[in-house]
Amino acid sequence: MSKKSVFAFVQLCCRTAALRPSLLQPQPPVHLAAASSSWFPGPAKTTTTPPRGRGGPQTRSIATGFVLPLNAHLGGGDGRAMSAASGRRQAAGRAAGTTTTTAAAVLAATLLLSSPSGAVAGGGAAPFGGWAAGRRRGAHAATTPSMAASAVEEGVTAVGRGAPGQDGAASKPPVVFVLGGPGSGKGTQCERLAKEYGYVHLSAGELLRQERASGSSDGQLIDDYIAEGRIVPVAISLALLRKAMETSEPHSRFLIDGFPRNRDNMEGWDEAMGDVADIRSVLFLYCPEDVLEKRLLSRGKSSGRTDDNAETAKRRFQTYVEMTLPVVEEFQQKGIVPRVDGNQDIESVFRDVLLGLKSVHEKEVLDANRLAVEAVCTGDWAAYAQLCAPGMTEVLGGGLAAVSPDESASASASASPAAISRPQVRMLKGGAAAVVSCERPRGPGLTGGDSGTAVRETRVWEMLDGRWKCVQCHTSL
Ligand SMILES: Nc1ncnc2c1ncn2[C@@H]1O[C@H](COP(=O)(O)OP(=O)(O)OP(=O)(O)O)[C@@H](O)[C@H]1O
Ligand SMILES: Nc1ccn([C@@H]2O[C@H](COP(=O)(O)O)[C@@H](O)[C@H]2O)c(=O)n1
Repeated sequence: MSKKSVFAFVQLCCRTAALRPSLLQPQPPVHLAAASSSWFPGPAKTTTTPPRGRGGPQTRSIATGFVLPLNAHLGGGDGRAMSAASGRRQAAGRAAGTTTTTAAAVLAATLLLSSPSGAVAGGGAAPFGGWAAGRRRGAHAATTPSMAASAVEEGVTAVGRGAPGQDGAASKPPVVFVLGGPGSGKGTQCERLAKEYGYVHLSAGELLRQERASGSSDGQLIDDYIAEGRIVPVAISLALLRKAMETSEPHSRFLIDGFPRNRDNMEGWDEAMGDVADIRSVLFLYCPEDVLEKRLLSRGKSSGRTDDNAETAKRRFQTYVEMTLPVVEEFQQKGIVPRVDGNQDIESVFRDVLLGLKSVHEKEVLDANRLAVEAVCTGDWAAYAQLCAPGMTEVLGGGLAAVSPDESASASASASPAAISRPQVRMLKGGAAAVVSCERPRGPGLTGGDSGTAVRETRVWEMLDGRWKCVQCHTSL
């Protein structure tokens, strides 16, 4: 690609790099130990910061990796940052490489309970779609000028599902259990969470119904248990769940609906999955029995489910009270049960569900932020690109200039581990966006100051297509 067309592409990126206005509304004060004024500048501040040519605020289009003067309405950090006008940014081109993910190994369901740990430790293939395989960062670090150039050429944008895990540990699939009475709205809420927050929704009941319909040798047994409103032995339900998890897309986060339903379920999970999956939360929907019954009977008019009738509904409710509630109580003692009133309209329940999952989502954003900082500090632009939204903008405090991708290659070579300190997270937009502020090492991408000093960085994250993506970054030099 010629220099001219690269420049044209860069200009286009700058024009299209738009901030979402809703994210720029003034926020209530946030308690930061330092630099609280630059935490999240309101619109007035962002519109009055003048561009200062090479020394002023700049933006690096994630689509190109080149640093550009920012003439738009974006703010540029605090006074201290703006005075560091002699610094220089070693902006890097990005690599066009995509994440290679190991195909999920499908383990024989019959081995499930007899050899739970061997399934993960056992060897080459990574179960759970790559979670146990770790992050394979090394694969991204080799940024070369030609890779960067082809990234520009192809207009590589952040990828969605299949991107590296946005989880710091990245070795265990994150799981949220969803429990509640029959008809409390578990399936309804999970579907929405799956759609808007990228979870993989696995309904234990639905997997059992599918198994029954498949002509499996367990079909008759499953049918009997469901018709009687009883809980199927865990060896069957867990084998189905595990298989579904193992064959899900790489780095999936799971909502497991209707499990564990009793002590047998819980013990089976602990034995087979205790060391394998990471239970992040147990979402509990409560609802009075008469409401549940009405919902089940109404659903029964069209669902075709053999248990959507008054008699089975009563038995299911009894099973729920006797078997499931003690399980919920046990999780509650561990402090991981957000309780949500399921007897509200669907929208209000969803709002409360998101509130209930706030700490789960905060952790996800912090993990994604840590990965982004690591990528920047090691010059791993391919990994960084996967964490950023298309058109994402970066605003640097000042004194920076673009460098050629050749310099980025040497920046990558001198990669060093990055540590962030004093991270602060604030969820916005009902939980679909967040702002994270932290201090980080300058890293190889920023020069011109004392290399031992930290910079303060504020990133805006949004949940886009089920992944946390960075939409803007402000760095105070
Ligand atoms: N908040 C709500 N208000 C009114 N109706 C609802 C609400 N949530 C779900 N429903 C309806 O109630 C019925 C049961 O909902 P859903 O299937 O989501 O419950 P569930 O907890 O998954 O049930 P089950 O455990 O029996 O599978 C459905 O017909 C659904 O449309
Ligand atoms: N862990 C589970 C989950 C469900 N079942 C059986 O399936 C029925 C329907 O379940 P829903 O979650 O779709 O309501 C349930 O009543 C049980 O008979 C199970 O055995 N174990």
